[in-house]
Amino acid sequence: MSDTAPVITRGLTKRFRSGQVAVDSVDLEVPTGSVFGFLGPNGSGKTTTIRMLLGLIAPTSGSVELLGQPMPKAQLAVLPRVGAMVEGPAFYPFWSGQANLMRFDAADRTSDPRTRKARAGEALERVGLSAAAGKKVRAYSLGMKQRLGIAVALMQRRDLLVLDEPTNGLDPQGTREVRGLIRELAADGITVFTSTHLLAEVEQVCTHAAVMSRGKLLRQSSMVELRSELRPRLVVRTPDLGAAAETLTGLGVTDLRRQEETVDGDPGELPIDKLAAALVAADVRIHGFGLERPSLEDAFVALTGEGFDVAE
Ligand SMILES: Nc1ncnc2c1ncn2[C@@H]1O[C@H](COP(=O)(O)OP(=O)(O)OP(=O)(O)O)[C@@H](O)[C@H]1O
Repeated sequence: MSDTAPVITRGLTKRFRSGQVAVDSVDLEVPTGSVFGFLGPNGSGKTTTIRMLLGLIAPTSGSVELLGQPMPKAQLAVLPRVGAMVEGPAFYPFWSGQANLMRFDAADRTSDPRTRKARAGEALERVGLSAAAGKKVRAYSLGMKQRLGIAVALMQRRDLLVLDEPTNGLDPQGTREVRGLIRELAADGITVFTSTHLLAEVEQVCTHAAVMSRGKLLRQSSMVELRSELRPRLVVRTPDLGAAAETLTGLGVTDLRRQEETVDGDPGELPIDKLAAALVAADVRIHGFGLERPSLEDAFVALTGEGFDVAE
């Protein structure tokens, strides 16, 4: 596998005829082997970006490279190596999962009919649907249908998988199944680019994340880097807000915030026991004292100014 990032966009922009700029100068770089979470609230431009990645709609300006080749120019060479699930595929409800897979594969000009059945078997195995292969899709749960959609994307050997909100509408069990599957595919060496409006999803499955808000890319980095930036804050619960704030400022605590019954700030490298001792010496009544690490949600809300749906 080459070192070129499997997805690169430069200044990617989509302005719809209505004049709305749904995607605004987005520069993405998705590392090889990552599970890349494309996170943003509804309407932030994720689907429009994904459609441009896959050549389903043309950008107004900017460029896309998939697997090192320009899109849409090289799409005939590139797309067979890219599995995608953008809108859940429309299955025939009265056909089995396996028959549906074979039908999709038959519509793919690059696929080999001689190996179709074997490949369908492997794809079903991979998404954990072997036992349900002969069942009518009508009898599948939503999670099973979603996994069958991923099986469609896996009918050929892929280097990149692009999934648009793969757990949308699933119950907790279906959500777990799909997230587990994404982890397994990544462990097999496939780079996975997946959009979501769920922070929990990014926390649970992604190695990297990019945050979209109102068409703009606010941030992209590895999860390790994002987490390391979440510096713990000192939180003191006290009725003596003024005295506490003054004492802490005097000792070098920065970015102090006073709330109803708490004062909190960034203690930097200051030893925490010294801070406690100084508050006691200043006769500050302490009802609570400790370090609190902000959650990833706090960090993203601070970035976007918007809340995220943190449901599991
Ligand atoms: N074909 C279109 N014509 C005009 N506006 C569009 C079109 N498609 C999307 N939009 C607008 O562009 C913005 C971004 O939409 P997009 O679907 O890319 O967001 P999203 O982040 O994928 O959200 P969702 O999760 O709800 O799909 C939205 O305001 C949407 O109304």
